Amino acid sequence: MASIDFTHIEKSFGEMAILRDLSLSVASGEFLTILGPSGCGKSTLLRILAGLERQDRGTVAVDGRIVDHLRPKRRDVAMVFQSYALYPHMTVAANMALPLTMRRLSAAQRFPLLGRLLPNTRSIESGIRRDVAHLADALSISPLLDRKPGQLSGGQRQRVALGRAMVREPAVFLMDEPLSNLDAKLRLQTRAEIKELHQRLGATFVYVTHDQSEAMTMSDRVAVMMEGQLLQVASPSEIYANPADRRVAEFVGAPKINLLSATVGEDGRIEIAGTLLSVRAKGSAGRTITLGIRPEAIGLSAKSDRDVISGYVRLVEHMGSDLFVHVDVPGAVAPLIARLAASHALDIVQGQPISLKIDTASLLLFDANGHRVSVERVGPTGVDARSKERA
Ligand SMILES: Nc1ncnc2c1ncn2[C@@H]1O[C@H](COP(=O)(O)OP(=O)(O)OP(=O)(O)O)[C@@H](O)[C@H]1O
Repeated sequence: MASIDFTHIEKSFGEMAILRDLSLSVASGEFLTILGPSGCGKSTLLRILAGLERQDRGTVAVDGRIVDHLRPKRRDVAMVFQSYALYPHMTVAANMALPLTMRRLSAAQRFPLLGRLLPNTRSIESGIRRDVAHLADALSISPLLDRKPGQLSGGQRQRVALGRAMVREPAVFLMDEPLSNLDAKLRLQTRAEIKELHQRLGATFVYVTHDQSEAMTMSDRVAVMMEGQLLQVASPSEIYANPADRRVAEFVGAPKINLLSATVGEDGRIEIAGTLLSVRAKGSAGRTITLGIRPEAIGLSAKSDRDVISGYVRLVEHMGSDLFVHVDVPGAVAPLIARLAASHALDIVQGQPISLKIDTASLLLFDANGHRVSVERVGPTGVDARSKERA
């Protein structure tokens, strides 16, 4: 286990700034995921930590010690790549043994014939074989040890790559989109296995992905990255319920958060599609703001409800346990998506009018720059009930 500190990291490729004054600390034993769209600089940050790329400015420390001058091998980190990076001409056993061979045998001992004649070579080699066999057993890949990577499925290759990283018993595991080449079912299974592995090893994991569901399900904390900067670093539930800004809110959650333009009256009350909601937007009187409503914060309305908006059912997607109901709301640019229980399936008919209740307690408001605006709830008499602000 080891902590990691990136301090004021900057990196450009030619004229293009990839990482901009980025600072991030990962606690010892933590599972931290760097989440962001393709090209935002996630892999570059990981490669800098692994020593495969050199930053222009700033420092990287592992367990409090600056490692910028150390070669990749000396950093006590192991990286699992998206492509697995296995040697195609070597067997699984040889691929897994490679990090140990490089570490435990001297250059002379590694010569195929001469090496065998040198003292200790055979006993070190048998120790390596024992360690590989033990790990292969733990990863359920023992029957594959004599095969070459070309004779394995994607999932099996992924396990071998994991095994090769684990065999060194590093303090830090770096994983760069390790599941992206797997099919959906295997991805779910391997996701759970990686999480279990983290719990079992207690090592520090830094995981890179553009897949928000991977980030949300596996991590202790998620660092949301865009255009070379971190927008928010927090637990998955905090990122989801209390996003720092609109880009984070949009990136996390499936189906995506609904965004609606709304006007704010002189008294701060918000109006959408002709309905005056029971909330005020703090400090935004007279302005236009964007309302963020998660699909599960929309329900079917009862007669006495407040905060009801009406529209027409455009499309119903049956997802098994849930329905994703797309609703055209007058004045909205895109349909509103509501996530409803499948038990409502018979009540909802395409093309028919529908009344929806908005749960204002989980409403998110954003100003024109995408920054959060505080919400004040208004009681039934128009008196402020309680306010919800980003901490
Ligand atoms: N060696 C390089 N030379 C020039 N440009 C590079 C180099 N490596 C990366 N880049 C560029 O830097 C940017 C960030 O790349 P990086 O691989 O870090 O992004 P990423 O967020 O990991 O994306 P992805 O999820 O697609 O892997 C991209 O625009 C990429 O084209």
